[in-house]
Amino acid sequence: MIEARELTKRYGDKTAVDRLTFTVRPGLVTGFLGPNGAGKSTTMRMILGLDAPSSGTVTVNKRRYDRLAAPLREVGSLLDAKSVHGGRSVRQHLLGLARSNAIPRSQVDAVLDRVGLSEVANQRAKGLSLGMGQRLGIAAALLGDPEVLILDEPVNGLDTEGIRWIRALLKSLAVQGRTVFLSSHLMSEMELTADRLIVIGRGRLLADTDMREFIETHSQGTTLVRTADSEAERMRQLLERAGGTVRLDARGGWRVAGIPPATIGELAREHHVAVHELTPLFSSLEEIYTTMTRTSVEYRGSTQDTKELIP
Ligand SMILES: Nc1ncnc2c1ncn2[C@@H]1O[C@H](COP(=O)(O)OP(=O)(O)OP(=O)(O)O)[C@@H](O)[C@H]1O
Repeated sequence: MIEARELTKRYGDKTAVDRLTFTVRPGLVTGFLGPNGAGKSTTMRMILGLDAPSSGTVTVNKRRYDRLAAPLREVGSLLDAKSVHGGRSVRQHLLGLARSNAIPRSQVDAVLDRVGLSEVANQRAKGLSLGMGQRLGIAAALLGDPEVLILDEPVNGLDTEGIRWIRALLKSLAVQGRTVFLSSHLMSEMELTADRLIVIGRGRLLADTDMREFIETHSQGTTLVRTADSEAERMRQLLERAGGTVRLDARGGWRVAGIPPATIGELAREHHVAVHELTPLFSSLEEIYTTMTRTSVEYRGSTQDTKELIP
């Protein structure tokens, strides 16, 4: 479990993290979202004792990171996969970490196997592809068999198969009862992987919620209605007369806004139209997130393709 209370980080007069309070619970994958510069990395660095809070607290399993007796055995992290010493072999890198954290050597081969790097164990870390480097970073995070995992952009550089692999891995770690906290800019991936969401903007908490609930609450509330082709036009007229906004869906059928699905069903029954499909449609996480963070995006490319500060 990770608990942040009024966590704040200031760099000079810049407040990177602003009174953040949240709890990341065990047994779930929690996604950490926010636009560039929102304060995600700074928050993760404070959880891991790499940055000191200006005020507030953050604990892992009720203790500050620097008070943990064997940190790597309690918290595994992946912050920057490139921070590996390039001259060492993959196995040597992990053996060094194991030695300095009193982790049995046998764990090294176990994690190499788990992340699919056994065959390149004797290769120099420097020669690894971006995706393999990312797997090595994940191996290091798993080395101490920790209860808590903190991963900053873990799917960076991974191909489709790698992304699917990490999705399954993170879910299985959560099912084992571990706390899994990850950031990613890939919304579709986050939607598939995370059970809960913490969204920040300009260092402040925007949402701390269950993923499904977040999507259902913030969706636009449209319904896909399909009938036989011969009835489609009549159905459209009925829906519009009842106050709905009706658009043709790309895959056929009508996309209806402004009338709840139950009312659409009753309307069809009343007018003896056989409905072939009646599906409530949810917005994607990306659509909702983009709307929510639009006002809290710190930097955006201007028309001259330079970066400008949004006041
Ligand atoms: N060492 C530092 N000194 C000064 N400012 C910093 C420092 N580290 C981060 N910041 C500032 O704090 C803010 C939050 O940065 P942070 O890297 O935590 O954001 P982020 O959400 O991780 O962004 P990204 O998605 O781009 O990685 C930014 O405005 C950044 O410029």
